[in-house]
Amino acid sequence: MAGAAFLSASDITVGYGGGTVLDRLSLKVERGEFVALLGSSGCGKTTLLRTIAGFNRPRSGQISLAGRDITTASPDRRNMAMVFQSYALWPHMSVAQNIGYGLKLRKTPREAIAARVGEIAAMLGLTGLEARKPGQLSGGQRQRVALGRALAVEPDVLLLDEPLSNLDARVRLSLRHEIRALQKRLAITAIHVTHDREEAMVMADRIVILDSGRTAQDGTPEEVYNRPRSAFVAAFMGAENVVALKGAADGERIAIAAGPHNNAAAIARNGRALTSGSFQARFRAEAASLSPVLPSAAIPSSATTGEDALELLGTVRQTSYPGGCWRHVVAVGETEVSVDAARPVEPGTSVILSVPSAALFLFDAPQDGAAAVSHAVAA
Ligand SMILES: Nc1ncnc2c1ncn2[C@@H]1O[C@H](COP(=O)(O)OP(=O)(O)OP(=O)(O)O)[C@@H](O)[C@H]1O
Repeated sequence: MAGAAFLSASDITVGYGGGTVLDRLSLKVERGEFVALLGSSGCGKTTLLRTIAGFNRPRSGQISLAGRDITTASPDRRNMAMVFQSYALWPHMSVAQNIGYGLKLRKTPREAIAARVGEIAAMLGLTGLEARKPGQLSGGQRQRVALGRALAVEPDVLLLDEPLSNLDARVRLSLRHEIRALQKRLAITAIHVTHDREEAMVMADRIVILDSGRTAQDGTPEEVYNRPRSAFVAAFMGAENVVALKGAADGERIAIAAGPHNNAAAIARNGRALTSGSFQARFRAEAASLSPVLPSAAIPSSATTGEDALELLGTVRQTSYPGGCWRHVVAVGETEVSVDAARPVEPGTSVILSVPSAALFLFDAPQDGAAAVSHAVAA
């Protein structure tokens, strides 16, 4: 299998009973790569991880590891280790016994287990806690033990199923960085399931976004954040403001027609795939700049054509301070959008929102309205 990825799932279909959860999904992971599976609840992340681990059998498709077909291999013949959200430690065993558990199952000599457990405990900052039971540890310490148990067997692939979700915010942030540093130092191949966008962004080399059992996008954190391929991915990556626009894609330019609440604009196409004349524009709260309309100033009209920026006319409805900047809820026609600004603007003020082309995501309008996308993401 020359040229094949270290771990490869090809066209796998997986379901429970009569239902299908993963629909001809493919995933490739290179040796030493850290891949995050990101998606909303129920989209099939854990099912994919469990199928790779061998706990679920695909109905069709193939899984291979280092050139070996493991589609039907039992979990213990895959040399993978899994870390769960719930730690899944043996409560009656000590930290040392938990960490050494996999090695004991493999009939590793007792002295070798002790040496490896000592090494792992030191690596994970657990030295001195070896004799404690899991019930005598904090959540963060328990998850370190679970990680230690997984690493002790030197797995070919480390599978992480939302390992940080049960931890408090501070511990979660520090463990994120520790796991990533350890993964890089030991060149571990890892797949990390999460529904936390920022966690995926800071930990992974590559993010695979799943939507209803299919891959919505597969790319580096920068790619999926800055060049979302669909409205679903844009919304999932935080571009939750939605505005409907009319226009035409013409060669390298996109001509946006003036509307009741926007001026005409000429936007560089930059690879945006648009076919229809009705667009859905998406942008993040921090992407737009907000300026009050002075009574004497002209409002955007079809007479002005914005170059590489979209201008929207709206009215501030709410102003709040979540920290760092001021957040405004702005009504643009029937739609409300969120916009951040360094200074507060009073509710009731008419404003112009300017969204630069680079921060404006444009897609063909969905047949059943923009709301369908927002609901899919919020679910
Ligand atoms: N053992 C099972 N039997 C039947 N249906 C299941 C089983 N496990 C999962 N499902 C269903 O399969 C779908 C995908 O579940 P899965 O746990 O893979 O999603 P997920 O993306 O990991 O979700 P979450 O982020 O909430 O953990 C869901 O609709 C779920 O109800």
